[in-house]
Amino acid sequence: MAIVLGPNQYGKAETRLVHVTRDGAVHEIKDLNVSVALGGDMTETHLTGDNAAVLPTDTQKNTVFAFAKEHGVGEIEEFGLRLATHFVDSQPSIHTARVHIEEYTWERLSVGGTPAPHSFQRSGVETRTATVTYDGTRAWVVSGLRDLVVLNSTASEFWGYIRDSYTTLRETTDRVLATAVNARWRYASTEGDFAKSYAEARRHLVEAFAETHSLSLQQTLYAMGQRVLENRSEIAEVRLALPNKHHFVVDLSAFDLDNDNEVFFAADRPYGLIEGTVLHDDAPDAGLAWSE
Ligand SMILES: O=c1[nH]c(=O)c2[nH]c(=O)[nH]c2[nH]1
Repeated sequence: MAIVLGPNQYGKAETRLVHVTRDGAVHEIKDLNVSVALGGDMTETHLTGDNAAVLPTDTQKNTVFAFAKEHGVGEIEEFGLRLATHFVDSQPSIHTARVHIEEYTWERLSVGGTPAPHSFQRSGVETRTATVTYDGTRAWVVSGLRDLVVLNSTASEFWGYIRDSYTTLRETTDRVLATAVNARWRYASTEGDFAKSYAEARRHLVEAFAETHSLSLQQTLYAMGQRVLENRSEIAEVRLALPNKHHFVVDLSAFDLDNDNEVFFAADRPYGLIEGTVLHDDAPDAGLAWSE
């Protein structure tokens, strides 16, 4: 029986890059967290410690900063594509590159109603994400968002589920439905207006959440993915992970008070986690798009 090296990858994780565009007095800011994972001929470094095939993770980090200076950042999908193709195309020992980027949003401050030229506030909304994978021949782009917290204070029911000897949950035709949307979507191609696609996908996700009279979070998940696919032909597949942020009606009967869905205990954990994929049945092959 032999022991062999299985799948492996390596790279610099979570390089925090802030890029300021200083064209004149009005500045723009991009705040990114960039993670690189490379794969290739890495048997020797693992088995003998011969590092001839290894592009140091320190170099990868330097490349992220240097590319931001040399080419600017632009949309995170474009920055990811530039980096991923560079690592594979410049190093014979590197065969695949995956660049995962998170973007934190800053809003321009306003002073007396006038946009401030160089002052910003971190906005506490969702994080935009992009993952680019390149294998020397093909590239795949997955975009997304995470931690977009949304809540419907009605128009949500949950009943008709399995009841066994451990079931205590009461059926409801009116509950609070809240979740932190974690969505990723795969593009059919690597060309496109990624800023517009992001804004539109986000809008359709939110609108579907708000407009769906929900009989389960699963149903809402499907409606959200379906809405994106119906409206954005450049997107082939949507993957969603929706934590059910439970809001429990507090029993106030001990105080002689009724509670008609007005006072809730917002539970932190445990939470239901609803995950699903919605895709066109003739979607192009996903290839390495979702590889971790
Ligand atoms: O929308 C829901 N889906 C479930 O599967 C589930 N399970 C549960 O306890 N509450 C809920 N709500």
